[in-house]
Amino acid sequence: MIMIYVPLILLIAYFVWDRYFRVKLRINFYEKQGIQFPAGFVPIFGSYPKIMKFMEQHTTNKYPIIDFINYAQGENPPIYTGMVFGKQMCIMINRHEPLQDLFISKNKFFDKNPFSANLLKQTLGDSHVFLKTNELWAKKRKVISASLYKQKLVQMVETMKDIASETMVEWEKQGELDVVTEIANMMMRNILACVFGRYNDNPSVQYKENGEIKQLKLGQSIQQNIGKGLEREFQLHLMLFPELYNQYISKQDRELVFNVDQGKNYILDLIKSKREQFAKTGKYEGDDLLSSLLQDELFQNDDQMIINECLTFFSAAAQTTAVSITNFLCYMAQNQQQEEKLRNELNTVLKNFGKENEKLVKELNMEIIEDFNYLKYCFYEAIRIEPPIALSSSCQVNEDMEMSGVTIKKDEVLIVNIHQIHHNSDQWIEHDKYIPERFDPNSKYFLTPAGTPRHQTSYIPFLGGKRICLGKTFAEYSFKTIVPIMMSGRKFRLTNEEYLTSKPHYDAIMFKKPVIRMRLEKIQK
Ligand code: HEM
Repeated sequence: MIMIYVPLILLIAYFVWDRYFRVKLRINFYEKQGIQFPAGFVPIFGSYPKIMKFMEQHTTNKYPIIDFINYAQGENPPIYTGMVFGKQMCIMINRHEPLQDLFISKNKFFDKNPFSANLLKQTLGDSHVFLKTNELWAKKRKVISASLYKQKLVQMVETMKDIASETMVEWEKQGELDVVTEIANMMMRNILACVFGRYNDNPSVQYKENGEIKQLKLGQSIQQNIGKGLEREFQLHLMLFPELYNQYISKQDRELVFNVDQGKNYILDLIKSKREQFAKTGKYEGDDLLSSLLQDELFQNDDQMIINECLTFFSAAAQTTAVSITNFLCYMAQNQQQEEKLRNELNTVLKNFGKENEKLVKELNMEIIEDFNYLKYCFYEAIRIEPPIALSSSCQVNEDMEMSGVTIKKDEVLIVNIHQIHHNSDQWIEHDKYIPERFDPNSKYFLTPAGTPRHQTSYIPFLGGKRICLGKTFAEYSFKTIVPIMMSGRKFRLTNEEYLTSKPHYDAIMFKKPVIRMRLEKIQK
């Protein structure tokens, strides 16, 4: 009997220590320094009813943690908010002040924490996004950056122009669109072309849901898999036993494994056919990412590594750019004056704006798009007001250090609340309004409400420091190329009158995407 009871009691004692006292000690450490822990996402911390009440009232579709902080701590929450998920404690950074240290003065201690990597292990494997800053990470980042060098970027932008132009012909036939879905599909085609080459335009793969197998576009399937991977954070058994993160036991998890395998198999087949082609011709065709990786020493013999980075690149690029374009179109439809100002700029810079599509597509190149100032401000503002990645992945510092008056322990999970930082009313005049002029140095909106320059870390759509987004230039170029093609000779109008004053929130990490319908109106020449 004793053989059973003693280990059992020890196990229970360990669990109580690990899940309660150890976390409680850490919470006390931060509470003494003034950080509040408004509630945990798990009952043992006594605030379950508060979370449940919040969940019932939660209507905005934003990632629940973002809204929860405002619900619990008001519109201007403190610099840090403590949160607990099961046994995992993390500190949300809600204001720009600590980022001065994290991204600039103490950037060498800034790193990624494995918490997010564990959540998305099945979907993205050992992707470099979540890797600790080490030699392997640096090598991978260098290779992926090389696939975005200027000449390759030019080629990718050329591909995007063609796809955007083809898409407009299809949309005109439809007349009215669900823009969230349609723009996401267009960007998936674009990014898949950049990752795998043009000849593989978003094929279908098998996708299992609620026990049934259907066909889904590859791009959509990859996106859904990321979403399902993130949702695991809220599965109760994983909150209580995060040791099980790598076990895919629930029905939902097993379907996820099946779906991820379909995408991976598809990429494996592509790798095979690219290698066969190389064996025949002695060269890899195209400027796509896969061809670059297949020619690189670090990657060429490791198919799994290639697959992980292709999936990462796709996931990082497709939905983020789609969100920025969709939200921008909605804000333009809401504000005729801004739209008029933009059309005037496009008309001035481009001879063929509103004229023949083919000529416009030819005219748009990397040099001419540098002349779009207002369009650039519109892009910056779209990703300020609704940052496509509203929360960072899990970060940390590699040494105990003081940041904004609080000692942060090394290895503590830190999450940057990008959305909240972009809505800090000390930094942004009328923070809830879409005002592209905020980025125009000649405008009064360029300053804070107090009339001082904004803090350099108050705008961080691409995060910052050594882990800044690799695709930020690519994202800006693609926006400035695709939008003029979309707006040439046509207007996008919201069909739902209510959205004219308040559009539904849309970002790349939310679980349930909104439906936003728009009507295409031809502009008479
Ligand atoms: C408006 C568009 C975009 C936004 C707002 C955006 C934002 C971000 C953010 C916030 C991160 C940090 C994520 C984290 O917390 O770990 C990130 C990382 C990354 N992004 Fe983007 N991104 C955009 C477009 C793109 C595009 C088009 C690409 C590829 C062409 C791309 C490639 C990457 C990669 C590879 C990383 C990982 C960097 C690293 O950790 O070394 N992104 N992006």
